[in-house]
Amino acid sequence: MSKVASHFAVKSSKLLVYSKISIGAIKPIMDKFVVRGGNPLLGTIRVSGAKNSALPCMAAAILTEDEVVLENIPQVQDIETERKLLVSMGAEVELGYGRAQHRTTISCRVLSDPTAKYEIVKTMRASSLVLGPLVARTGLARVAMPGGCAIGGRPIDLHIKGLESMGAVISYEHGYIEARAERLKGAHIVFDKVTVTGTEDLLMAAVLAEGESLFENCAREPEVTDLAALLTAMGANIEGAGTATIRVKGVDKLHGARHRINPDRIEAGTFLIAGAITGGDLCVANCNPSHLGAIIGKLTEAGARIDPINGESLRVRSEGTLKAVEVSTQEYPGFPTDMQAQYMALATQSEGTSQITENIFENRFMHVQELVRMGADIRVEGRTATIRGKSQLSSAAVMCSDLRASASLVLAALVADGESILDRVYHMDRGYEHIEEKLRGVGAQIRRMGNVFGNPKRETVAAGA
Ligand SMILES: CC(=O)N[C@H]1[C@@H](OP(=O)(O)OP(=O)(O)OC[C@H]2O[C@@H](n3ccc(=O)[nH]c3=O)[C@H](O)[C@@H]2O)O[C@H](CO)[C@@H](O)[C@@H]1O
Ligand SMILES: C=C(OP(=O)(O)O)C(=O)O
Repeated sequence: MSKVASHFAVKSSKLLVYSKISIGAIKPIMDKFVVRGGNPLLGTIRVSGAKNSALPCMAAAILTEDEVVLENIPQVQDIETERKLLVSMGAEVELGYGRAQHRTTISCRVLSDPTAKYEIVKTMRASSLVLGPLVARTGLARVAMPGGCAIGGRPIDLHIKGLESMGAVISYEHGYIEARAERLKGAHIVFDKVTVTGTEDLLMAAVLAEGESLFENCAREPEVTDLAALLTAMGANIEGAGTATIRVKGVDKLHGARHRINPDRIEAGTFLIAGAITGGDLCVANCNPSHLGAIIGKLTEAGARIDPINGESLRVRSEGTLKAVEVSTQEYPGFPTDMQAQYMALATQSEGTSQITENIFENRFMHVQELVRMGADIRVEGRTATIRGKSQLSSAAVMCSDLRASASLVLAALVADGESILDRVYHMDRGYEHIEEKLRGVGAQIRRMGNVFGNPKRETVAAGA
């Protein structure tokens, strides 16, 4: 029986699908944030696990019949989407939060349907991450073209090209990509562009391929290193993760493992900016300062003071006036595109004229018009935004357009005069765990307001604002 057929044959009555503790993070899509600006943020704020590490690590569980246990999983919507995705393929996924240490236990012993359905993946770019592991483990993957943040074209041609080089036969039908290979073969692949999920996807394909793979021009992001650490714990043979050249010797089988997800460097960076922009004194705890070099560098250049407290916490203060700097997004270890929108909020509060150039995505300035609505002075030409500070921002009703744009608007609202209303915070819920509760814990006036069927009385949290 072919590998594919044998997988479909394993139909088990033990196909129990459950989430013992429900995620609880699924909010009605019309939720809004109400933010009153003016409070400096004071105290300690804790960083959660990185969603962009957790998502590929959850996909890596596809590669083994054994259990994979992941700790420090963030309680965010994308994780719930990934859980649904794995469950829809036949996996058992148990998610636990709180005392369960944000742990998920995944068993992909049975993968009865190696399909990533459009209904599940349409909101999440990371769904393309199941392509490599599915074809490596089952010989077949059917994946709907992924969605994700509307920040420009999000092609996955490099994933596809790489899988083809490894012997997969690719076809397209009704919005789905189908990849087939009895067994993938190791290959020498030079990425035309640095791609984070592309590197992760092909890494997962290569660990079970026959022979050796050599990848050049790889993404060096900490999320790639985190995934490689999990794969290595599962028995993979990988050298060079975190550098531009990764070498993989394929193995026949991987086993289960337990792995702790890295802290989220983008959430940590967002909190550093929150401390600086509000003129606060904030301890950003449970982060990995070594992943934050470019962000700390820019904030320090702008005049914020950032001190390490221990290996896992940073104290941020801004005592004087912040000054304008130039920011240019780059692949890691450069300044992350995922921090560009948040930095722009800070630039509106910096003395002088800042320039921010977006080099990774062609359409990642959707927050600009909303910041302008709040009184910012920003002009965009091509890939560069010129921001004249220091504007007194005024509260307004604004619209979140994507995940990091939402964070930028929250930061701006924290220093605006009066009460701002942020619509479509479901974008934010994709990647920030209980952001309003965390910010309220350090003195921000922010509350979530449910607006299902236009009923403003349905407030989920009333205190503190
Ligand atoms: C789930 C996840 O981890 N998302 C992150 C990941 O997205 P993602 O992995 O999708 O971003 P990539 O690193 O792949 O994209 C980088 C650039 O390469 C281009 N490209 C990419 C793949 C491809 O096959 N062809 C191609 O042309 C993209 O259009 C983009 O211009 O890295 C981005 C860049 O740090 C981050 O903003 C996202 O938060
Ligand atoms: C852009 C992001 O996510 P995604 O790639 O899933 O759209 C992000 O995390 O900032």
